[in-house]
Amino acid sequence: MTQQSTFKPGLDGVIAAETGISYLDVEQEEIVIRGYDLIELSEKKQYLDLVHLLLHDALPQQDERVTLENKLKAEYALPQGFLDIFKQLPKATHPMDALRTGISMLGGYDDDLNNWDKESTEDKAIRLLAKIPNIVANSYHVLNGTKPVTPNEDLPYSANFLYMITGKEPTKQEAAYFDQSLMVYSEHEMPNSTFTARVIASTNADIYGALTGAVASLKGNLHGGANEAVMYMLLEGKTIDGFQHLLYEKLKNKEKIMGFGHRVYMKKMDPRALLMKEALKELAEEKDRMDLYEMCDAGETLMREEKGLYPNLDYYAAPVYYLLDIPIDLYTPIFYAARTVGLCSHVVEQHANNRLFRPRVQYNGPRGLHP
Ligand SMILES: CC(=O)SCCNC(=O)CCNC(=O)[C@H](O)C(C)(C)COP(=O)(O)OP(=O)(O)OC[C@H]1O[C@@H](n2cnc3c(N)ncnc32)[C@H](O)[C@@H]1OP(=O)(O)O
Ligand SMILES: O=C([O-])CC(=O)C(=O)O
Repeated sequence: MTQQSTFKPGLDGVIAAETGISYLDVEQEEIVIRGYDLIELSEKKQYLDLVHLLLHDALPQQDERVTLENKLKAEYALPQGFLDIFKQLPKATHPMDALRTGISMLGGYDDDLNNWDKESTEDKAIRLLAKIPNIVANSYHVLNGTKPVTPNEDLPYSANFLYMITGKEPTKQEAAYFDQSLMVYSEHEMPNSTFTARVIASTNADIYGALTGAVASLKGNLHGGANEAVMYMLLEGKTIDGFQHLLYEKLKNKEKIMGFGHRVYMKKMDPRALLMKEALKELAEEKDRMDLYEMCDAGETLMREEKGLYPNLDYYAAPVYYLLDIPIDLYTPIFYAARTVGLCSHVVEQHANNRLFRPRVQYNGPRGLHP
C-alpha cells in the first residue's frame, strides 16, 4: 500500500485505538459505554454511577456509590493558596485557559506523580474529579472578583458543582438536569480531546499532562467550545425571526454554524442532543421560557431543511445551561469537568496497554535542495 492511499485528512474514519470504554454505533444509534447505552444510563442513573462504571468497569452497588462519593468529598479542597494563582492572571483570561493552568498546577502537588500503576492512576482520577469542579467554579469567581464558594459536602456531587458556580443551592430539579448534562458529556469514544490525552499518555507522560493537553483541545469551537458559541448565537438572534435571519446570513457567508454537524454522526441526530432537547423543553416550561425552546427548534428545522445537518449535543446543552443561570464562559469548562472521568479512563487504559503514537506523513514539500 502506498502512503498516499492510506492518508485520511483529519484521520477521518481511521481506527486509532482498541478500547473497552466506549463506542459510537451510528447504525444502531447507540452510544455504548462499557456495554450499556449512554442514553438509557442518563435516563435511569446518575453521574456518579457512570463515574463508577467508567473507572471500575461496573455500575456501583449502593455501598460502593456511597464510598465513591465520600472519597470525592474528602478530596474537594484545593491545596492551600491554590486559588491565589488566578489573581495573577489577566481579568480577561477565558475560564478554559484558567482551567488548563489549574490542572497543570495540580500535577505539581501530587507526590505520586510518576506512578501510573492502575490503582495510583485511579486515585489521581478521584482527585481530579473532586477538584476540577472546584477549580472551574472558583477560578471563575477569583477572575471576576466574586467570592469563592466553599464546597458544600451536604449536597450531592453535581448539585454541589452547580452550587459552587451560581452561589445558590439548586432545586432538586435543577440539580437533576445538571446531573443529566454531566452524564451525556461524560464520555464519547475518540473525540479530538481524548485522542490528545491518549497521544500524550503514550509517551509515558503523567495523567495531569495528558489532561492539560485535553483542555487545550476541548477549548476549540469545532469541539467543546461550540457550546458557548451556540449561546452567543441564540442571544444574538433574540427571536425566532432574528435567529432564522442570522442562520441564513451565516450560511450565505459559508460560515460553520455552531452546534450542528458531527464527524461521526454526520447527517444524523446526535442521540445526546435529543435527550438535552427534552430537558430544555421541560426546563423552559418550568421557567416560562418556551420562546427559547421554540427558537432552538426553529433553528434545528432550518438547518435540516437548508443543509441536511442535525444538532449535536452542544446545541441543546447551551440553552439548558442558560436556564440554569450558568455564566456562558463556563459552558465549555463544565463540558470538560464532565468529561474528566472519560479522559481519565482512557489514560488508564492507554498506560495499561501502551504503544507510542507516532504516525507518518504524506510529504508534499521540495527535495534535493542544498544550503
Ligand atoms: C460535543 C462536540 O464537541 S460536537 C462538535 C461541536 N462543534 C460544532 O458544533 C462546530 C460546528 N460543526 C462543525 O464544524 C463540523 O460539523 C465538525 C467539526 C463538528 C465536523 O466536521 P467534519 O467531519 O470535519 O466535517 P466538515 O467540516 O468537513 O464538513 C463536511 C461538510 O458539511 C458542512 N458542515 C459541517 N458542519 C457544518 C456546520 N456546522 N455548519 C455549516 N456547514 C457544516 C461543511 O461545510 C462541509 O460542506 P462541503 O462538503 O459542502 O464543504
Ligand atoms: O465525538 C466528538 O468528536 C465530539 C463530541 O461529540 C464529544 O466529544 O462529545
